[in-house]
Amino acid sequence: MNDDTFARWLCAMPKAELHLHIDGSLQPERLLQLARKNGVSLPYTSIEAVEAAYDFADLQSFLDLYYLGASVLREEEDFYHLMMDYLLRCKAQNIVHAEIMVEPQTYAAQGVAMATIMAGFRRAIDEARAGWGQSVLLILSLLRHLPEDDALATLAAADAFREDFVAIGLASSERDFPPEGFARLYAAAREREYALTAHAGEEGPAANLRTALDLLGVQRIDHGVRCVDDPALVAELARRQVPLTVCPLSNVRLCVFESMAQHNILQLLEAGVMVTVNSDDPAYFGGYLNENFLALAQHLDLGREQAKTLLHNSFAASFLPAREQQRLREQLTQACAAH
Ligand SMILES: Nc1ncnc2[nH]cnc12
Ligand SMILES: [Zn+2]
Repeated sequence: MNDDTFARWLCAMPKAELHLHIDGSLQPERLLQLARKNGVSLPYTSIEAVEAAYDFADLQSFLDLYYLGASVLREEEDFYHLMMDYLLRCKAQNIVHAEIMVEPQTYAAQGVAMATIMAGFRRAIDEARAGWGQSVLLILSLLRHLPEDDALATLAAADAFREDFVAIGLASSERDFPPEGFARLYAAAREREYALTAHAGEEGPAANLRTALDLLGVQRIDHGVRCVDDPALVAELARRQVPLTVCPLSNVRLCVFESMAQHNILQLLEAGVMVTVNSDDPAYFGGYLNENFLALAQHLDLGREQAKTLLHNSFAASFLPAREQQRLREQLTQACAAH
């Protein structure tokens, strides 16, 4: 199938995105506009300079710029625009359901209250729901480079917004902050009946997936691609149908794989693991969800049947209630039949 035919088919498919940091969707134009508005000084003054800076050697070199970027957001309307910009991308790419990570600890550092963030996000989400039926769930993502007590305090502060969040997650630097440091956090989240996910096996070892599953009790794993270093673990992930939210462009831009041709997502799919495709931080990694699929088609020869399985997986792996999942999966089945 040629690239254009695949691209047109992909656009027509309803999709779900399960791994998206909202701060990672801050486009350079918006970054510079908010920096000017809020009087935040940045080391760049043009879009070209921002884009030139997005050349990463590893996860940490990216995170340094990602937190710098987030420092331009200060007021309710800033958060509204950040969320609305992404939701408009969802509409354009036919992403009918999105599970979006929100990281209040990033903003607490610059004195922004959770109420300010959530008011802006809620307004954008309500408009997108009413406007075009956008489905959204939010994940409270906690930062592993900060002390576990800080994450616990954020979890407690989120009690006032319990209805807004379906799950908790764990993000940021994996190398020096393994999952075993967050057992109390996950126990507290389980008590509050959150669904549970965590980044594991992105840069860190396969052992981090095991710890996330066995000690933290996660139902889903973000990234997880290093699981291939432990074949017994791959077999267990397949047997238990534990979803992995894989982010191909992110993995290449952060040098987890040398090139897209070396990415292991189709190897995992072949092994029966419930892998899904996601964009992680699309403004930093050169593409949203469709571009991630297109990169797989171009470099790994991803075909329609494999793409259909990946699309079905994303609905099945979502934190939506079963009835809603079923409704969206039927939409996908109908779209597949029609195209
Ligand atoms: N790829 C990634 N890994 C860990 N933390 C992140 N925060 C934003 N993107 C991330
Ligand atoms: Zn991520």
